[in-house]
Amino acid sequence: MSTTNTTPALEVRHLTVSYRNRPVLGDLSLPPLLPGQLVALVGPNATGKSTLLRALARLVPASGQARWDGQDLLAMPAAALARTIGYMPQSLPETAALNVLEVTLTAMQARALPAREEELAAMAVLERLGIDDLAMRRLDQLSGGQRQVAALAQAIARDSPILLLDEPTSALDLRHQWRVMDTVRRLADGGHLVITVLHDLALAAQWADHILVIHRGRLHACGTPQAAITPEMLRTVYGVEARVQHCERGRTMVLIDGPAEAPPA
Ligand SMILES: Nc1ncnc2c1ncn2[C@@H]1O[C@H](COP(=O)(O)OP(=O)(O)OP(=O)(O)O)[C@@H](O)[C@H]1O
Repeated sequence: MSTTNTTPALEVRHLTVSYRNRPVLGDLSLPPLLPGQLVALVGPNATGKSTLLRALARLVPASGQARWDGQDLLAMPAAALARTIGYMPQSLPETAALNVLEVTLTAMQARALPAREEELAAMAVLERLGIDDLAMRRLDQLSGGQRQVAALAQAIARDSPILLLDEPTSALDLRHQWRVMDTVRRLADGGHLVITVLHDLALAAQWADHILVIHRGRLHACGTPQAAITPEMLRTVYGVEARVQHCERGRTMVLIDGPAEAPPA
């Protein structure tokens, strides 16, 4: 059953992705994800988080269903997909000879704005992320963290209703982490659906309203940070004994005591 016509939702059902006949996502179904949500995708290494984003962005073939507002993401024309999804990979290639403004403008082509308006909008995105001073710098002259923010600028520039971000803060210092998470939180509050892979559970709990825990290519748990981040989940999924303290203002502390006796289930 689809959700109402007035509220678009991302509906993922029975999504399956295999690499060389080896299933990585097996029959994955998610709760409906809505505009306005900042969803954190968490789970151990190699569990299929990036593959899920890549499947939704149609960078790897997938079977099953992925629908947005009733439309089939797995089959819609490429131009419509480019207007619907902004995807940020873990990093932009180091070797690209383009500068930051040029890669941002490239991403905006799907919006078909007049040239002058396009450049102003691209500069506004760079300012929002605090990298307008890097506009004319080539990607291969940037640090890893600067390249990561440039990748985020590229994804945001599309102004698409769905944003898929693959570890947007992994190369960033604390101040830049805050700026990036504040920016994506505001985008969600403005009506975008933001789905972001995060390894830092404290960051996920602080900023996301919904957590999806992926384990071995399946959804292990989902819900609010309080509901999803529990000692039981950390033992089963991550194979660690840990204490979880949910404090005020959405802060969560995860204190790892050591490896669990049994490896992850
Ligand atoms: N192009 C590919 N060809 C073959 N196997 C792949 C490919 N990309 C990923 N894999 C494998 O698929 C599995 C899931 O990878 P994926 O990158 O989705 O995990 P992840 O949860 O994002 O991991 P991490 O947290 O380490 O980034 C891994 O075992 C990985 O080796």
